[in-house]
Amino acid sequence: MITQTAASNDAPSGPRRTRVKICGLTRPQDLDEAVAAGVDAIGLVFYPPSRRCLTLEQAADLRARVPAFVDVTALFVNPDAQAVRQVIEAVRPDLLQFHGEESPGFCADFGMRHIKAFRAGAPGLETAATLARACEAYGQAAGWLFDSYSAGYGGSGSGFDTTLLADVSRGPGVPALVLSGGLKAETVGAQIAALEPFAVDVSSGVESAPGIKDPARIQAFMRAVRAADAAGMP
Ligand SMILES: O=C(O)c1ccccc1NCC(=O)[C@H](O)[C@H](O)COP(=O)(O)O
Repeated sequence: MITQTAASNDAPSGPRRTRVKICGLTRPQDLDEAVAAGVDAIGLVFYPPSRRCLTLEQAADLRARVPAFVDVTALFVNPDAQAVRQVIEAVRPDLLQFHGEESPGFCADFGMRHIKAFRAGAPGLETAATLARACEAYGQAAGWLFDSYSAGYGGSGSGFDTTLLADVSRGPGVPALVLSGGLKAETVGAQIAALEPFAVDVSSGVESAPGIKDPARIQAFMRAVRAADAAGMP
């Protein structure tokens, strides 16, 4: 296990620039707002019980609006492989994101960069040691996303006890630490200062209703992230 480095957002050195992903986009105007606000990635949900779930056609239309240098992430919960392949074919995401009990092999099987999400505090993930051990099995992931433990697997707007991240390996060559779960403009700065994640991920905290993003909240969230990074500059 690589011991926790002192570096901010897992980078060996240099100024901090916390990456930002806004997830659960459903409307073209919201996607345009997120891109204009400077996000690094957007997330498209393919989990039918979610009110943010998209059809392949809706997702392809959104994906077509995303410019270069902004990643498109396709998000699943315990999908069958065929459903993932259909999304890859129709949407051409840059990254896959798995929020369920998918095995390391299943996640890696598509030959694409992927993020594995962990519900901190879920059964078997109730301590820093067990959470860190669970992550280690997903060493091929490009990122480890830590979310709260919710029945809906994500998008809950709830936070979690981030001391559970204390033993998670960090540093070069280790999947990036992505902090998620109930973040909003009012709280993300303190979370960045305390944890120095490589990236933050938000859905509910920039919404006026499920799947409906609020431009003012998106802009406030981005300002808060940039202010936290500026405050942490060496
Ligand atoms: O957004 C959803 O509805 C969703 C449903 C099931 C699994 C994941 C989902 N969202 C994925 C995300 O990465 C969210 O951004 C993350 O769970 C944080 O959500 P929030 O607490 O609302 O900011």
